[in-house]
Amino acid sequence: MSEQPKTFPVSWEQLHRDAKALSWRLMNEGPFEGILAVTRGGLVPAAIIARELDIRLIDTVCIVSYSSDNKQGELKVLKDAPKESKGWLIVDDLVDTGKTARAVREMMPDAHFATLYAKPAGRDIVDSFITEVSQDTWIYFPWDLALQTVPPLVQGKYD
Ligand SMILES: O=P(O)(O)OC[C@H]1O[C@H](OP(=O)(O)OP(=O)(O)O)[C@H](O)[C@@H]1O
Ligand code: HPA
Ligand SMILES: [Mg+2]
Repeated sequence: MSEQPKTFPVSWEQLHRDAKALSWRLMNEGPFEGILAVTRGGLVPAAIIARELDIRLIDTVCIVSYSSDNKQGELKVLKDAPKESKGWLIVDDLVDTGKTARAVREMMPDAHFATLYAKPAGRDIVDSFITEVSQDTWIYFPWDLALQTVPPLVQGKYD
């Protein structure tokens, strides 16, 4: 096998299932005053969780950490979180190095932090997550994917 970086592609169905599983878990942690979605990745999970937990108050913290070529850069906060954090639920799609989650935690110290996916370096910074993947796995979210053909596994192997 060639040395491929590990990937974990997530379909819309899987994302919906995982966001519902997280909602089930969060039912034991609430009730929550509102949801703070960490844009942009937290927006879709936040919408699904808000529907399941019947939460209508949604705010955002707008942070850029990774460029479009998946490289981590300086953390830029474009919009701050609200001042009050007690009883709030923070939602992001994943925690990787934990840099984003640490910055948001500082803004919202009393909130419950939930992500769908977690990597080992960031796992302990969040309170709830559904699935852990290894640190060297890149997670592909459905909004970054498109259906396309792929060659058979064996193609080129015996040439
Ligand atoms: O734990 P970390 O190493 O900080 O990485 C996790 C963060 O990185 C991604 O956001 P990104 O900055 O790529 O922006 P996006 O949500 O707009 O895609 C992801 O959505 C998390 O917010
Ligand atoms: O594994 C990842 N997938 C998508 N976005 C990310 N941002 C940090 N890590 C990841
Ligand atoms: Mg993000």
